[in-house]
Amino acid sequence: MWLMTITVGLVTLILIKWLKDYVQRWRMPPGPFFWPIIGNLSLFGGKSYLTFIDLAKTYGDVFSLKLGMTDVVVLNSLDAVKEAFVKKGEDFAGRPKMLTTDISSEGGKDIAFSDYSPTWKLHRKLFHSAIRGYASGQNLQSKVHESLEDTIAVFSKMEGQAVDLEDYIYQLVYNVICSAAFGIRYNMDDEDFNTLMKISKDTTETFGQGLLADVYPLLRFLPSSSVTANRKMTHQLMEIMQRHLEQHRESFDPNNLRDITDHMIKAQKDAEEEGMQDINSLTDTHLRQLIGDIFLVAILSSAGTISTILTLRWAILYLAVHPEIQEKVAAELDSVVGRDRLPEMSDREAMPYTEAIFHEVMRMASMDPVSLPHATTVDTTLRGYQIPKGTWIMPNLWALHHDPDTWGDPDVFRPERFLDENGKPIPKPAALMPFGVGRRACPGEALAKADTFLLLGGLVQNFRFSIPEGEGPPDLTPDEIGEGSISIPYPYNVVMTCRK
Ligand code: HEM
Repeated sequence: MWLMTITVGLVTLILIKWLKDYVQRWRMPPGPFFWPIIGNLSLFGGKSYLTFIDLAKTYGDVFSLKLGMTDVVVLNSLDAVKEAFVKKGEDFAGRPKMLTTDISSEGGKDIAFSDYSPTWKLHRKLFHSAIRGYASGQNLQSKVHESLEDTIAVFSKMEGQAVDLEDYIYQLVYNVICSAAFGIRYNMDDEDFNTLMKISKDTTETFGQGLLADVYPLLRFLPSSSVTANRKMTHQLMEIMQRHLEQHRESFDPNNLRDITDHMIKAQKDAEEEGMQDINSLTDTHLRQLIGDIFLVAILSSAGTISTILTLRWAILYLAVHPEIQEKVAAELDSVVGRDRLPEMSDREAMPYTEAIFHEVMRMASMDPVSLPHATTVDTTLRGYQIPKGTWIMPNLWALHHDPDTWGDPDVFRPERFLDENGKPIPKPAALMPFGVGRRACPGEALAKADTFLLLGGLVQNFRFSIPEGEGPPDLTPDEIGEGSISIPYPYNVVMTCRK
């Protein structure tokens, strides 16, 4: 009898909550019918950014969904994203609270997953100034060149063979980022490098869609192998960050800031000396989390190192599939840089075609198709609809980047769309926003652009990449393993021919 009473009670509670949500939905952006408990869960599976484009045809460019019992509003057009993230920036600058990111950020102590708050502002400012301080010097370029020279030597030995470059690109980018962060470079058999690479691959593949407990918080109390795996990866990553932080402290010299970690330590010391009121927001856990943000940024989606790796992997694939476009990049490199030195940052302005390639790769491949989820910080409105505090907001960057009204032929790889008839760059279209927009926009944009320019430029200057003979044209759609949150190319082989 008591079992029956509990069941009836539970069902009644669920139905009341569902009815309450339905009444609330009348004032929110429209959306499809949602079920009690599961909501519209199935619409978030697979390549959800494509499902969202279809839904927008019925419900308009701003629509509501239920991820389990959580309200989600999807922004499917440039106007909607600008209205939310720029015009009403502060209202839409929060981050959802999720178990996945709570674990990886050791309780919201990083930038990417802490909520909009004075502490987040302080961390972001510090992160920006550390990256700027580092990237503005000669350091960045010389470190990229050192790593590139190693990779060019390795690639030369593989000339003529069909190879999957994935692990080599991981190594190249990790070496560039690790030189920037800690001043070190790795060999392929280095234990830390292999741990970092494994964590990156596992997190993008295993946690592409987050955990069920992100959607149903009560499940966090049940044992789960994914939660255990997440904790283990976070522990491994943070152990590496902490070790470097401690080594840097021992040899720290404020007059010789060697890398980003030194810049962070300096900012922490400055804050202590200035008698910063809330020094508890700059503990070592915060510092190692900020450094960790450079590497993964997220277990849920991934910016940071992974996006840089993916940009290079997609760029090489597109250039191999379009040899005529690749030759134009090589010709521009020949005329601006020549063959006797590697590309430098000062060459960038004189290379509009290469710059256009990056725009087109980021548009076509859209590495972070739905960006990182935002959350509303207050009860607010959008397009006259009410959006309660805590609603998740998903900008569909893929939709912006593939909108036929903006781009005309969005499925064609055509870098010329970013150039005028004289080959000069046109102002960047507002609809291209691979780094997001507004208060939460990617603080690593300048570093990522500098790295990818130097790396891809150096590789194309030295090698011609082609699809191996006898292998059919590769699939240029993103691999299913990235689900809806990250755009990963299917594994592919290329043949490299030395240009020099
Ligand atoms: C091609 C490379 C990259 C792409 C496409 C990319 C893209 C993005 C995107 C779409 C976001 C989310 C913006 C939003 O929430 O509205 C983001 C956030 C972030 N990215 Fe990047 N990113 C890249 C490289 C980097 C690098 C190299 C770093 C570090 C040095 C970095 C650090 C971050 C951080 C810390 C955030 C969180 C910002 C916040 O929550 O305030 N990213 N990135």
